[in-house]
Amino acid sequence: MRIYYSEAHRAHFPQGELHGGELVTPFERPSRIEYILARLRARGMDDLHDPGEVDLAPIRALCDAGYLQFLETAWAEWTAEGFAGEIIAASFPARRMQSARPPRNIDGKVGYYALASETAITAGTWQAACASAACAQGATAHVIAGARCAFALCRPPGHHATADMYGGYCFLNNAALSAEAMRAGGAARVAVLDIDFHHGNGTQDIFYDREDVFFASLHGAPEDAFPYYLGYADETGTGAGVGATANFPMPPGTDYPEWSLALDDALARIRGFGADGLVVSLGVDAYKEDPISFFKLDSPDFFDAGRRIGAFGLPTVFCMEGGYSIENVGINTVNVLEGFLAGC
Ligand SMILES: NCCCCCC(=O)NO
Ligand SMILES: [Zn+2]
Repeated sequence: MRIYYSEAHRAHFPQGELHGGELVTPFERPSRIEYILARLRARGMDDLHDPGEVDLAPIRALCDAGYLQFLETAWAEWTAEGFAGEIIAASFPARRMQSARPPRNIDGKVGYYALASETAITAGTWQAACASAACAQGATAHVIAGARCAFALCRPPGHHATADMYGGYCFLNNAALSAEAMRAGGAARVAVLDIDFHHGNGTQDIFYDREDVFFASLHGAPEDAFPYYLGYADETGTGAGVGATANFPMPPGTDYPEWSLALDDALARIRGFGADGLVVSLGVDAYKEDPISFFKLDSPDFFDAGRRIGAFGLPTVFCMEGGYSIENVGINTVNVLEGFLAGC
């Protein structure tokens, strides 16, 4: 399996994440990637490729222009304002406020484009987000060219990012870029299967009115888990997209036997949709020891999940999302990939 990876992810490592009222060392940190790379090498999966420069054209087609300009210039504006710390959203367009007008003030703009406050923006965030998107672009191009599969070792992750909002450690939606590229590359219908513990609100939002891209997500119930405000089972799409979104929210303590029933249901829905390309938002924070999640999957379960996805039989691009049990993120991620190859 070819792996697309960029060292440029290191440019994004905020000093703090807002967690429990404190600024803690971010859970989404560069060492996650070190553990994944080490495990890949240990398992002989060393077909690594640097994707090179990002192609901004598909990103401009996917995202709001004001949002992209914000991501690119926020740090300069923030520091020009005289702020000493990293960029953290503090005020939001809350209910019944003007949510369609981005303020001129940088502090206001930050909250306008943020969906959550835990994620800080720093001087290198834009560079890292672009490199992460480039990994997704490279992996997708490889599959479009005929490969059965490829792994975009994306960091920062992307599935919470919408066309005009960042948060949940995400800035550019790598999986959505991959799905759009698959469509542009000839796939008539594409499915995104999100197995990260958290609902892929960004991916859902981007494709919610689309009939050509199916979104399925297994995740912690929004009543209990971030991002909280999307991911209910009754969210099934809108307009032409009705029926092309399938959410499988699950309660705290969900184990693999229950989780795998949702996986099989999601795959059945994707089969019924008639996808001819698959993007997997590969988060492994459903792991039993993940510090910020509450499912109970164990490492071998990720192999079995990968096997089921491999047996499904579609050309598949994996985009790395979450997973914060640092010592286990490599094992669990590579287990999915090895299971996939075993299932092919
Ligand atoms: N309290 C913020 C939690 C962010 C979760 C990010 C993630 O793993 N998403 O998949
Ligand atoms: Zn997650």
